[in-house]
Amino acid sequence: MPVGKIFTLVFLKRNNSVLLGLKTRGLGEGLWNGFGGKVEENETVANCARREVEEECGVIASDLKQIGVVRYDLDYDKSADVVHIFTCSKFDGFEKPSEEMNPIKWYKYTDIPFEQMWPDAPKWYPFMLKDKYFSARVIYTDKNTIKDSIIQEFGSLSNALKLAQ
Ligand SMILES: COc1nc(N)nc2c1ncn2[C@H]1C[C@H](O)[C@@H](COP(=O)(O)OP(=O)(O)OP(=O)(O)O)O1
Repeated sequence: MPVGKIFTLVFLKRNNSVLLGLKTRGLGEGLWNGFGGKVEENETVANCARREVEEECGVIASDLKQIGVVRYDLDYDKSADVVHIFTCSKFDGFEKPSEEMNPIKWYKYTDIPFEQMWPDAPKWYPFMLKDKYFSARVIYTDKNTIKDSIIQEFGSLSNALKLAQ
Protein backbone atom coordinates (compact mmCIF):
# COMPACT_ATOMS: atom_id res chain seq x y z
CA MET A 1 0.00 0.00 0.00
CA PRO A 2 1.49 3.42 -0.91
CA VAL A 3 2.34 5.77 1.98
CA GLY A 4 0.10 8.83 1.86
CA LYS A 5 0.51 11.26 4.75
CA ILE A 6 3.42 11.60 7.17
CA PHE A 7 2.49 12.87 10.66
CA THR A 8 4.16 13.60 13.98
CA LEU A 9 2.73 12.93 17.43
CA VAL A 10 4.35 14.30 20.60
CA PHE A 11 3.84 13.36 24.25
CA LEU A 12 4.90 15.84 26.93
CA LYS A 13 5.81 14.11 30.20
CA ARG A 14 6.00 15.32 33.81
CA ASN A 15 6.02 13.40 37.12
CA ASN A 16 4.74 10.11 35.64
CA SER A 17 1.97 11.98 33.82
CA VAL A 18 1.47 12.67 30.14
CA LEU A 19 -0.27 15.69 28.61
CA LEU A 20 -3.14 14.83 26.27
CA GLY A 21 -5.59 17.01 24.38
CA LEU A 22 -9.13 16.37 23.18
CA LYS A 23 -9.19 16.85 19.39
CA THR A 24 -11.90 19.32 18.43
CA ARG A 25 -11.90 18.77 14.64
CA GLY A 26 -10.65 16.71 11.69
CA LEU A 27 -8.91 13.36 11.97
CA GLY A 28 -9.50 11.88 15.43
CA GLU A 29 -12.15 14.46 16.43
CA GLY A 30 -13.57 13.70 19.89
CA LEU A 31 -10.58 11.53 20.86
CA TRP A 32 -7.74 12.22 23.32
CA ASN A 33 -4.29 12.19 21.76
CA GLY A 34 -0.83 13.71 21.96
CA PHE A 35 0.01 16.83 19.92
CA GLY A 36 1.01 16.66 16.28
CA GLY A 37 0.04 16.92 12.65
CA LYS A 38 1.11 16.60 9.06
CA VAL A 39 4.73 17.16 8.07
CA GLU A 40 4.74 20.06 5.62
CA GLU A 41 6.73 20.31 2.41
CA ASN A 42 10.41 21.18 3.05
CA GLU A 43 9.97 20.58 6.79
CA THR A 44 11.90 18.00 8.82
CA VAL A 45 9.98 15.58 11.00
CA ALA A 46 11.58 17.07 14.16
CA ASN A 47 10.71 20.64 13.11
CA CYS A 48 7.14 19.57 12.46
CA ALA A 49 6.95 18.02 15.94
CA ARG A 50 8.27 21.25 17.54
CA ARG A 51 5.89 23.46 15.51
CA GLU A 52 2.82 21.34 16.22
CA VAL A 53 3.47 21.27 19.98
CA GLU A 54 3.73 25.06 20.07
CA GLU A 55 0.61 25.52 17.90
CA GLU A 56 -1.52 22.99 19.75
CA CYS A 57 -0.55 23.50 23.41
CA GLY A 58 1.56 26.66 23.52
CA VAL A 59 4.90 25.37 24.81
CA ILE A 60 8.38 25.28 23.27
CA ALA A 61 9.75 21.74 23.38
CA SER A 62 13.46 21.67 24.23
CA ASP A 63 14.36 17.98 24.49
CA LEU A 64 12.26 16.29 21.84
CA LYS A 65 13.26 12.66 21.42
CA GLN A 66 11.90 10.44 18.70
CA ILE A 67 11.22 7.01 20.14
CA GLY A 68 9.11 5.27 17.57
CA VAL A 69 7.06 5.11 14.45
CA VAL A 70 3.64 3.68 13.67
CA ARG A 71 2.56 2.74 10.18
CA TYR A 72 -1.19 2.60 9.64
CA ASP A 73 -2.53 0.59 6.72
CA LEU A 74 -6.02 1.97 6.17
CA ASP A 75 -7.87 -0.70 4.15
CA TYR A 76 -10.94 1.56 3.87
CA ASP A 77 -8.84 4.34 2.31
CA LYS A 78 -6.50 2.11 0.28
CA SER A 79 -3.58 4.12 1.68
CA ALA A 80 -1.04 4.03 4.48
CA ASP A 81 -0.10 6.81 6.91
CA VAL A 82 3.11 7.00 8.93
CA VAL A 83 3.17 8.69 12.35
CA HIS A 84 6.52 9.57 13.99
CA ILE A 85 6.25 9.39 17.79
CA PHE A 86 8.18 11.74 20.09
CA THR A 87 8.43 12.29 23.82
CA CYS A 88 9.56 15.47 25.56
CA SER A 89 10.17 16.17 29.24
CA LYS A 90 11.72 19.64 29.06
CA PHE A 91 9.72 22.52 27.67
CA ASP A 92 9.38 26.26 28.17
CA GLY A 93 6.16 28.14 28.80
CA PHE A 94 2.83 27.14 30.24
CA GLU A 95 0.66 24.59 28.52
CA LYS A 96 -2.70 25.90 27.32
CA PRO A 97 -5.54 24.60 25.14
CA SER A 98 -5.81 25.62 21.49
CA GLU A 99 -8.55 25.74 18.88
CA GLU A 100 -7.59 22.19 17.78
CA MET A 101 -6.92 20.59 21.21
CA ASN A 102 -9.37 21.59 23.94
CA PRO A 103 -9.38 20.78 26.79
CA ILE A 104 -5.89 19.55 27.59
CA LYS A 105 -5.13 17.50 30.68
CA TRP A 106 -2.24 15.78 32.49
CA TYR A 107 -3.05 12.08 32.88
CA LYS A 108 -1.21 9.77 35.25
CA TYR A 109 0.37 6.86 33.37
CA THR A 110 -2.03 4.57 35.25
CA ASP A 111 -5.12 6.61 34.32
CA ILE A 112 -4.98 7.11 30.54
CA PRO A 113 -8.47 7.37 28.93
CA PHE A 114 -8.00 4.57 26.38
CA GLU A 115 -11.78 4.18 26.00
CA GLN A 116 -11.85 7.62 24.33
CA MET A 117 -8.78 7.21 22.12
CA TRP A 118 -7.88 5.61 18.78
CA PRO A 119 -8.16 1.79 19.22
CA ASP A 120 -4.44 1.36 18.47
CA ALA A 121 -3.29 3.50 21.42
CA PRO A 122 -3.23 0.75 24.10
CA LYS A 123 -1.02 -1.37 21.87
CA TRP A 124 1.99 0.96 21.71
CA TYR A 125 1.53 3.46 24.60
CA PRO A 126 3.34 1.10 27.02
CA PHE A 127 6.51 1.49 24.89
CA MET A 128 6.07 5.26 24.59
CA LEU A 129 5.49 5.68 28.34
CA LYS A 130 8.71 3.77 29.10
CA ASP A 131 10.66 5.63 26.38
CA LYS A 132 11.48 2.37 24.61
CA TYR A 133 12.32 2.52 20.91
CA PHE A 134 9.57 0.77 18.99
CA SER A 135 8.01 0.25 15.62
CA ALA A 136 4.39 -0.66 15.06
CA ARG A 137 2.24 -1.54 12.10
CA VAL A 138 -1.54 -1.46 12.43
CA ILE A 139 -4.09 -2.50 9.82
CA TYR A 140 -7.52 -0.85 10.12
CA THR A 141 -10.53 -2.18 8.19
CA ASP A 142 -12.56 0.84 9.31
CA LYS A 143 -11.93 3.67 11.77
CA ASN A 144 -13.00 1.53 14.74
CA THR A 145 -11.69 -1.88 13.75
CA ILE A 146 -8.15 -3.22 13.81
CA LYS A 147 -7.63 -6.29 11.61
CA ASP A 148 -4.04 -6.97 12.63
CA SER A 149 -1.10 -5.32 14.36
CA ILE A 150 2.55 -5.95 15.15
CA ILE A 151 4.66 -4.00 17.63
CA GLN A 152 8.35 -4.55 18.13
CA GLU A 153 10.88 -3.02 20.54
CA PHE A 154 14.34 -2.03 19.27
CA GLY A 155 17.68 -1.02 20.79
CA SER A 156 17.98 2.07 18.60
CA LEU A 157 15.75 4.48 16.69
CA SER A 158 17.44 3.78 13.35
CA ASN A 159 16.50 0.10 13.58
CA ALA A 160 12.96 0.97 14.67
CA LEU A 161 12.49 3.23 11.64
CA LYS A 162 13.41 0.45 9.19
CA LEU A 163 10.30 -1.62 9.94
CA ALA A 164 7.93 1.21 9.05
CA GLN A 165 9.29 1.71 5.53
C1 LIG B 1 -5.23 5.99 12.22
O1 LIG B 1 -4.88 5.93 13.55
C2 LIG B 1 -4.28 6.90 14.29
N1 LIG B 1 -4.04 6.60 15.58
C3 LIG B 1 -3.47 7.52 16.40
N2 LIG B 1 -3.25 7.15 17.70
N3 LIG B 1 -3.10 8.77 16.03
C4 LIG B 1 -3.32 9.07 14.73
C5 LIG B 1 -3.91 8.19 13.82
N4 LIG B 1 -3.97 8.81 12.60
C6 LIG B 1 -3.46 10.04 12.77
N5 LIG B 1 -3.06 10.19 14.05
C7 LIG B 1 -2.45 11.40 14.66
C8 LIG B 1 -1.35 11.97 13.84
C9 LIG B 1 -1.47 13.46 14.12
O2 LIG B 1 -0.76 13.78 15.29
C10 LIG B 1 -2.95 13.68 14.36
C11 LIG B 1 -3.71 14.13 13.14
O3 LIG B 1 -3.20 15.34 12.70
P1 LIG B 1 -4.08 16.39 11.82
O4 LIG B 1 -4.78 15.68 10.72
O5 LIG B 1 -4.93 17.18 12.74
O6 LIG B 1 -2.91 17.25 11.24
P2 LIG B 1 -2.80 18.84 11.16
O7 LIG B 1 -1.63 19.13 10.29
O8 LIG B 1 -2.76 19.40 12.56
O9 LIG B 1 -4.15 19.17 10.47
P3 LIG B 1 -4.78 20.58 10.04
O10 LIG B 1 -4.22 20.83 8.67
O11 LIG B 1 -6.25 20.29 10.05
O12 LIG B 1 -4.37 21.61 11.06
O13 LIG B 1 -3.47 12.39 14.73
